[in-house]
Amino acid sequence: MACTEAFRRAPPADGPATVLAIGTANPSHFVDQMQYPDYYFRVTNAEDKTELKQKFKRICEKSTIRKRHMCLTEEILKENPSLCAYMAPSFDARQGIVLEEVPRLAKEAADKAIKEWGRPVSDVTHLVFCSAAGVDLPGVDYRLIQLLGLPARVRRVMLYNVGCHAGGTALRVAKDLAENNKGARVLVVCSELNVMFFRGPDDHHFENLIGQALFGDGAAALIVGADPEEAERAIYEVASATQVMLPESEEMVGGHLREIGLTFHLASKLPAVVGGNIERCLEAAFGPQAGVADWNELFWIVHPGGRAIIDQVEARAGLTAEKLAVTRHVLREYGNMQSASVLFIMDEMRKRSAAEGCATTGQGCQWGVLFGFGPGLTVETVVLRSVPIKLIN
Ligand SMILES: CC(=O)CC(=O)SCCNC(=O)CCNC(=O)[C@H](O)C(C)(C)COP(=O)(O)OP(=O)(O)OC[C@H]1O[C@@H](n2cnc3c(N)ncnc32)[C@H](O)[C@@H]1OP(=O)(O)O
Repeated sequence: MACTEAFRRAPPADGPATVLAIGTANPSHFVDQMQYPDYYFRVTNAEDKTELKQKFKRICEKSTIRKRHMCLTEEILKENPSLCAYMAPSFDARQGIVLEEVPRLAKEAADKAIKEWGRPVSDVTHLVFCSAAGVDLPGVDYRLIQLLGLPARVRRVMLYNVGCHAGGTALRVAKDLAENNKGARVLVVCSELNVMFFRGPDDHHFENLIGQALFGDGAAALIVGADPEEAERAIYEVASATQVMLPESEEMVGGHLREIGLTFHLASKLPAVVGGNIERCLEAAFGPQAGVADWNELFWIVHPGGRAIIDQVEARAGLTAEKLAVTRHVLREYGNMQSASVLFIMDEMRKRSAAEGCATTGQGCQWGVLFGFGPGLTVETVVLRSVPIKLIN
C-alpha cells in the first residue's frame, strides 16, 4: 500500500495546455529569391545548364518567396564541394554542419522564448525537440540541454525526421505532457536546416529543383503549460490536437537518408490532394456541435509547404484572402522552414493582432485551426483558442 502511494501518478492539470511564450531565430545569412537562380547555378558549377536555369527561374518567380535564410554560405559550400554536386557521397560533411548548427539555432530561439516566459530555466520540466537533421547519440536535444543549462532531470522527447507536419506533432505531444502532469512546463523546439538536402541541379530530376527553390532555415520555440501562474501570460490555448494519415497518398511526399544526404520526392498532385482533404479534416476537428457555420469564422495557421498548397487550402475551405495572409507572409519572408513554419506563423499572428488593435491573439477570432502537412501524407490538425489581447500587453 505504502509502495503504491509512493508511485502514484502525477495529478493532471485543471485547465488546457496553453502557449506561454514564443521565440524564433534564423541564420543571419539570407538569399534573395529573385537573385537565387544566378547564385545557385554558379555555386553548384552548373552555369552551362541554361534551360534548366530558366525553369528554375520560373519556379522561383512563382514561389511568392522574397528571401530565405540559410546557414550554408558560399564560403561553407566552397569548403564542402560534395554538397554542390547532384549526388556525391556527402553525409559526413552534412552531419558535421548540422550537429553544430541545429542546436545553435535552437538555442537562439529557445533563449527568446524563455526570456519572454520570464521564469528561470530550472522551471522547465520537459523538452520536445524536432528536427529533420542532426541524428546522433546522444542527440541534438541533449546538446540543447547543455547549451541552455537546463536541469538534468528534464524529460526529453526527440522527434527526428518526422517531416514538415512535425510542428503540429510537437504541439500535440506538449499538450498531452502539460495536461497530464500538473505544473509541467514544456519547452518545444523545432530547428530546421536545408543542409541535408541542398544539392546541385540535375537535367531530369525536376522535383529537386522545387525543393531547392522552397526550403529555408529557421528555429522556433514555445513554452507550453497549463493553469498559467500570475507572472505568466497566455498567448493561445491548445484545445485539441489530432493526427490523420490520408488514404492512398503515401507516394505524394517521401525522403530517403543516404550517403548522398536526404533525397526527396514531391508529386505534382500534392497540393490538390492536400486541398481535397481539408474540409474532411476541419469537420473532424470541429464537428457539428462546435457550431462553425463558415470556416472564415476561424483564424488560420497553415503549413506553408508551397504557394500552390496554400492556394488549394484557401480555395477548398472557401477562405477570404486575409485568412491566410499571415501564412503567406511567413512563406514570403522565410520559405518553407519545415516543422518550424507553423510556430513562426503563431508568433507573427499574435504580434500582428496586437499591432492591428485586434481584440484577440487570433486576429479578433476566438477559435483557430493550425494545419501541419507532411509525409504519409500526414495531417496534424490543432484547434487553438485565442486570448484577449489585453492579457498579453
Ligand atoms: C505535404 C507538405 O506540404 C510537406 C512539405 O512541405 S514538402 C514540400 C511541399 N511543397 C510542394 O510540393 C510544392 C508545391 N508546389 C507549388 O507551390 C507550386 O507548384 C510552385 C511554386 C513550385 C510552382 O508554381 P505553379 O503555379 O505550380 O507554377 P507552374 O508553372 O505550374 O510550375 C512551374 C514549373 O515547375 C514544375 N513543377 C511544379 N510542381 C512540380 C513538381 N512537384 N515536380 C516537378 N516539377 C514541378 C512545372 O512543371 C513547371 O515547369 P515549366 O515551367 O517547365 O512548365
